[in-house]
Amino acid sequence: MAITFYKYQGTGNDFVMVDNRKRAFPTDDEALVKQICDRRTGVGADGLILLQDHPEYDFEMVYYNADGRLGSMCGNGARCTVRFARQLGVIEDVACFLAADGEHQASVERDLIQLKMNDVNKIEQIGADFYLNTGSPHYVCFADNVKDLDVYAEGRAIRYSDRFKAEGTNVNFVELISENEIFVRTYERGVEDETLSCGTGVTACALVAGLRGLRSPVAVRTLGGDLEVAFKRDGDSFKHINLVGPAKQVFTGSVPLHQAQQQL
Ligand SMILES: N[C@@H](CCC[C@H](N)C(=O)O)C(=O)O
Repeated sequence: MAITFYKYQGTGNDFVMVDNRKRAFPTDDEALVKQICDRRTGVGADGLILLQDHPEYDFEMVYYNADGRLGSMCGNGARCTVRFARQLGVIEDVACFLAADGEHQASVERDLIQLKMNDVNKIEQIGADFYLNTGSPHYVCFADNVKDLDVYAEGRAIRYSDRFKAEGTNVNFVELISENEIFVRTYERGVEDETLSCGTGVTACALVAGLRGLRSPVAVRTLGGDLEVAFKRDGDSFKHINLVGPAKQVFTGSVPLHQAQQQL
């Protein structure tokens, strides 16, 4: 038996996508997911996503990090899953789907996917930094010259600090570029490295920038491309949060299941 996969990327955050509507994928095989995501001995990706049927939604998105573990919400992965659902004919131009953090609405507008994120009602301040959950946990630090930062070393130090080492956190470094524009680099939990972009991370940074007075929509530059985050602020709460950006299919292929499992 072979696993047919589709490789997608959204602003450089890349995913192996599998159509699991027939429930053939071994969903609890953490080592297999890790093997498929390995960039030297597998397909290579920041995560693996299963698109599944759901009785109450257009589809369900099941997201695994590259370490093989079931993950929380993935914003770029969700945008890629919407594009995948459109290409499979599961949806037309709008979708209502289920992810790890609940229901999401999305729409396809040419090469862009607009994704509604859940409301954020709590932003914790930790010294000069911030911590919030946008479907996944994000630590946000403002810095100058973010392009020259050692994101791996500095992100890892926070991710494995006493406060976060058990559950982990994603760590974002943000630079204010103009009155509605930021540059973001992210160390991702579960990949345990910097990725080219992180959708829930970019969202977290735009909301924290909103607390500092940046107006919606915030343009976000990442190493993998540009995103936009719109929101409505009410004090320290944020509603009507929308993440917009491109999502593309890169290639398709198949992995013989026994071969993938033999390499473990
Ligand atoms: N790349 C993702 C974030 C995925 C979740 C993260 N790695 C975690 O486990 O918290 C995104 O685009 O949001």
